[in-house]
Amino acid sequence: MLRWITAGESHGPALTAVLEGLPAGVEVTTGDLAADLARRRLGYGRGARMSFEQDDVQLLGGVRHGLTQGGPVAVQVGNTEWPKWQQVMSADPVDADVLAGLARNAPLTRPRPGHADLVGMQKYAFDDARPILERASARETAARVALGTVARAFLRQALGAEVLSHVVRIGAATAPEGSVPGPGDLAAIDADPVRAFSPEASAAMVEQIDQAHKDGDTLGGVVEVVVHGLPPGLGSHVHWDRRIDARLAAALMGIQAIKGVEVGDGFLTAATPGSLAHDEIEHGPDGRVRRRTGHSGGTEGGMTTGEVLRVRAAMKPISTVPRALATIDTATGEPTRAHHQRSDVCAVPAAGVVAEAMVALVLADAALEKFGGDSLGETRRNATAYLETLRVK
Ligand SMILES: Cc1cc2nc3c(=O)[nH]c(=O)nc-3n(C[C@H](O)[C@H](O)[C@H](O)COP(=O)(O)O)c2cc1C
Ligand SMILES: C=C(O[C@@H]1CC(C(=O)O)=C[C@@H](OP(=O)(O)O)[C@H]1O)C(=O)O
Repeated sequence: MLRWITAGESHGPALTAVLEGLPAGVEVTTGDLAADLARRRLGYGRGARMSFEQDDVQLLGGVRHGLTQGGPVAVQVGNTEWPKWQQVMSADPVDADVLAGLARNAPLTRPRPGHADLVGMQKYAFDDARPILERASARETAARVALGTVARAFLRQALGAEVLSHVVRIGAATAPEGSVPGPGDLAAIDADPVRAFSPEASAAMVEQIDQAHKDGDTLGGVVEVVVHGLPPGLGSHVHWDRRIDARLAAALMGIQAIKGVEVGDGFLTAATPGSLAHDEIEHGPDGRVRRRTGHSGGTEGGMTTGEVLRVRAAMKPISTVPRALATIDTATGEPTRAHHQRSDVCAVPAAGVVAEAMVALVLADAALEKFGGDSLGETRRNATAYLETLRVK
């Protein structure tokens, strides 16, 4: 079983994350983690913070000389903004007079519609939204991406599986249906300002973001994660919480601002007759069994089929809208406008990288459940033996 947990606030000293249950012998370096964190910072429409936040990443445990050791992998991502926030976010008490003199310590009492501010203040009994937004902030996704790098290294090295993603919608601009990137397409997708897999769609998406920016508005969109090289049989049909599609959906919905998940053709299949919705089975030219199409997104009965896995996540628009929305001042009870500071206009491209990480973590967990292994070699041998002895090949 693979377990992972993150801690840390958006403006605290650092984010911390631990991944437990990975076999020994997985090759991974600090540079690999830094590369994925840089990909997450990318993307047209991100706010000012992403231009200077450095994601100072360190592997604090579980990895020696570039190889996992079998123990928990501990990661720290330092916030380079920390010096400015040191007193406001100090773990230990700070002199009240010092705090009173700090503008950024002013209580936030104008909760933003769509953010966690209001309900978080109600639930955790705060008169200030600061403690809520600090942990609700998607800054935390940097920690998940760092762990996701380790999970995807395991998937690649144990199974030869490759996880990638692309943006398929921003606002009203959409990518052409049916274009599924191959394992080698990730570098080109990352080079695109909105991580789209189509130059025309990319231009239209950039235009949407420019317009929203001009209008003092924000945008959401849809990302698709694609995984090549998975074996049939990760997850199971035997119980609801073992279904791989259920686990992927929960992991993707666990990303801030994700409001919908589709597996394969998802909601479209509900409007398609059965004769067209399902993937017919045949033998390919190599004599191996395969599906003719990819409508199911590579899962049937809660198990991976061995075909390309395809899952989509829909992100709502950023809730810190510059043209601030109506709210109530919780200190006075008076109607007012929500507090607004710098923020992203659109973070859909970044959400794609976070979605890759969550999918990699879920699949690594399912692969370890199926194949086990305390060393990478053992996992690999078990996977190879399973594939060689499949009843139907
Ligand atoms: C990568 C990423 C970046 C985000 N950036 C912002 C932002 O700059 N401003 C903002 O208000 N919300 C941002 N969000 C969304 C909020 O974190 C999210 O809406 C908030 O935590 C409320 O949770 P909910 O949307 O899941 O209900 C971002 C989300 C992601 C995934
Ligand atoms: C810091 C990140 O994203 C942040 C996510 C976020 C939110 O409300 O979710 C609000 C913004 O933070 P700030 O108010 O400090 O500018 C984003 O910059 C990041 O992704 O690393």
